[in-house]
Amino acid sequence: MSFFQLPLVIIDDEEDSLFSAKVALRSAGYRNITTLCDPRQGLDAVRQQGASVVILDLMMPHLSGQELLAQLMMEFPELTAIVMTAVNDVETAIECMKSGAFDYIVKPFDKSRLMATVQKAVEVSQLRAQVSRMRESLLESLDSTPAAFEEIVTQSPRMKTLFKYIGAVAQSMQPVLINGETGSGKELFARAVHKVSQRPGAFVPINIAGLDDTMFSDTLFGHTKGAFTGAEKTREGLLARAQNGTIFLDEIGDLSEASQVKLLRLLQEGTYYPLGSDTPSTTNARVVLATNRDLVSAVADGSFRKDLFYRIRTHLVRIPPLRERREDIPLLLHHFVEKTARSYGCEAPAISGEVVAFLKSCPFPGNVRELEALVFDAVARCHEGTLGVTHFMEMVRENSSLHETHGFSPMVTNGEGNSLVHLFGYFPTLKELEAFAVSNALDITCGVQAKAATLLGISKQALNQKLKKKILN
Ligand SMILES: Nc1ncnc2c1ncn2[C@@H]1O[C@H](COP(=O)(O)OP(=O)(O)OP(=O)(O)O)[C@@H](O)[C@H]1O
Repeated sequence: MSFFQLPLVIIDDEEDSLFSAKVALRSAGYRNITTLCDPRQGLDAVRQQGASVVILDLMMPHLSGQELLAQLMMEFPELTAIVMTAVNDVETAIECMKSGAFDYIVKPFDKSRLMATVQKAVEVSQLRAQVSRMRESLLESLDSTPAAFEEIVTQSPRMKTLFKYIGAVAQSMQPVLINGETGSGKELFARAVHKVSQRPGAFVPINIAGLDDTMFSDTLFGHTKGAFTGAEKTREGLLARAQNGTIFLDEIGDLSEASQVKLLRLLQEGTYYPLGSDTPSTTNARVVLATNRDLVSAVADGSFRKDLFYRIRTHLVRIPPLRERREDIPLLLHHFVEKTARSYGCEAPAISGEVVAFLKSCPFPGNVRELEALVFDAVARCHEGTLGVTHFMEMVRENSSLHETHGFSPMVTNGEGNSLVHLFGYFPTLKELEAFAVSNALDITCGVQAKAATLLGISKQALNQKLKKKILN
């Protein structure tokens, strides 16, 4: 788009002022100008015009310019906004600049000053657009290097966006924090970060859950001879092994207070002290960390240091739980069936149609790891050449009692609230529950009563009787 075609939006409740600004800009060559008297239409106009430069007054009825500015900057952080107002007050000007305004012009405006500011604003906005296009195309091109992610089976757009993000941050030396529920694939992602970074050294994983400060220091930093009873010789820690590579600290949310201080020094200065040594060692290992805990709450309750949190969250990868990307279940199912068959040295069984629907209805609090274990067990039970829902039932029931639900329920839960009130919006009667279970089982099994009866744990005759009694009405 040419310089003068860039859409400009001017918002001012005084018609005279609007008119003179528009005339001045048109005479300077700008062609694509929208004027608005009502600030409430400002946000929509910017959305519709795709404007990247906005000129706005401050004192307006219904919605002040400062409020509108805040809304605009929230939705369009790359927007260049020029405040043009009769309020000639330094405090207000500072407030506007703090809210993201590009410049502040006092009315009645000087024409050449307005032109100079708008020209600069247009240039800046074009530069910002260029940077954003370059970032997009960089992320697009990273799509063509999927080898590092081949172990992560997925077709979820949210996961694919994470791949791109990792592609963009992998080369930096800043730490990467991976957050996700247990079994969601944090270690797989950590390995992918290492692969994409192309660091020549090793990927060294450590699970730090349950390590007290001494064990943490000894494992990570090593010790000198005689550092403690039994330390008969000097031993390098895992950090030394990760030189030129990546150290992966899993379960970081469980780190003791003393170890948090040491980790912070390591991240800030790249130095550490092996146990028993007064001489600092240095490392160039890239640090990747993971946790299934909510670190924001951990900071709030004082169990995790705020300074460490800010240091490690520079690059944050949040893996969605499996229940939020159910489209991955068919792919993962096939992947694990093949993998299991290979490990048993047998041919992979066919998968009957209802298995996917059935698995998609499971909540999977243990995420992909739980699905993997389920498939391993089901394939071992399958001797007929076709894997069906019945092969999964035993383990699903076991898992259900493990997850402290009341028996297996093939209903979709969201993990935050699987109470009946949450599901129904009120507490259902037993009859309603029964009707729900029967109808859900029939949905999952595409109306095949024999399979639905198995799911429900009753005989086909019993199901038939229930259907005859029209409990579903
Ligand atoms: N998208 C996926 N594709 C294939 N396998 C996966 C995927 N996600 C997880 N897995 C498998 O699930 C299991 C658990 O994954 P991983 O250890 O990476 O999870 P985690 O989030 O680190 O678990 P934890 O919180 O218990 O440390 C592993 O066997 C892993 O290979």
